[in-house]
Amino acid sequence: MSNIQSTPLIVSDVSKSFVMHLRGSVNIPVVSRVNFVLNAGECSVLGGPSGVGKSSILKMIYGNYKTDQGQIVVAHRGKMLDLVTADPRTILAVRREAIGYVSQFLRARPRVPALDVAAEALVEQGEDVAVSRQKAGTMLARLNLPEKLWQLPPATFSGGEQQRVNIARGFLSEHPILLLDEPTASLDADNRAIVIDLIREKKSEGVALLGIFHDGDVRDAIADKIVDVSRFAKSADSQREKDGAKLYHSDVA
Ligand SMILES: Nc1ncnc2c1ncn2[C@@H]1O[C@H](COP(=O)(O)OP(=O)(O)OP(=O)(O)O)[C@@H](O)[C@H]1O
Repeated sequence: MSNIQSTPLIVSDVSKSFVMHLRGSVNIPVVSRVNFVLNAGECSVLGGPSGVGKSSILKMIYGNYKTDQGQIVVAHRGKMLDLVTADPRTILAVRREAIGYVSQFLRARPRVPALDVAAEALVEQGEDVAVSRQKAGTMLARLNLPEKLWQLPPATFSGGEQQRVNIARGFLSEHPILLLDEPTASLDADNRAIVIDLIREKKSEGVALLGIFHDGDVRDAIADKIVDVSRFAKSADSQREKDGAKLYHSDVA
């Protein structure tokens, strides 16, 4: 396996502050000089106390948050590409082909049925619509979403039902990198176990995963490495909590 395939994402010296424009442009530093890599076939977990910057790192990698400094280098179309300096069109191509993202909350769109929401990312990757819908149905059934809901838009679904549509969507599409922002937060134990299986299947297919999991059992079941974000934290609260974060180790392989 070439380096590009075995290490599809490199986060190098990444820093981020928020500027609060409505509060006299006060600058709030969050993380500084974040360094880690993702390896194919492994699940890395961002660890550290609340507010330390875990979601911000995930959002910088997905291009939702601007990165102030450093490089986020991703394998894309046979080359390594820096997402920090990439133009918006390239970022959209990377999202379609290289980096998948299961967010905590589903962004439901009016009138689009759950089955199509789940199938959509696969269709965008070039899969036939009928085949994508059929795979979406299989995945929604596996996640115990009642069939009577499949043709309804998920806007009125419960939190756990919406999360399962989101999970189906994210796990169906075939990205070499998959970001997971608390995908099990609203799920019961049975569905959590299914998501653990899905993550293990992605690992065995060689996907590089990066996730945030507050549930310790899920984390223990799937984590190959823990990236302790408190090492990079800049906020005053995080600094105070740093010493209390002994729970997190840099490696749990
Ligand atoms: N859009 C934003 N604007 C301003 N500040 C933000 C924004 N997003 C995050 N922050 C701040 O950045 C810091 C890190 O937040 P982040 O959500 O990344 O932490 P986290 O480790 O994921 O926390 P949690 O475990 O509670 O979800 C927090 O102090 C938060 O208030």
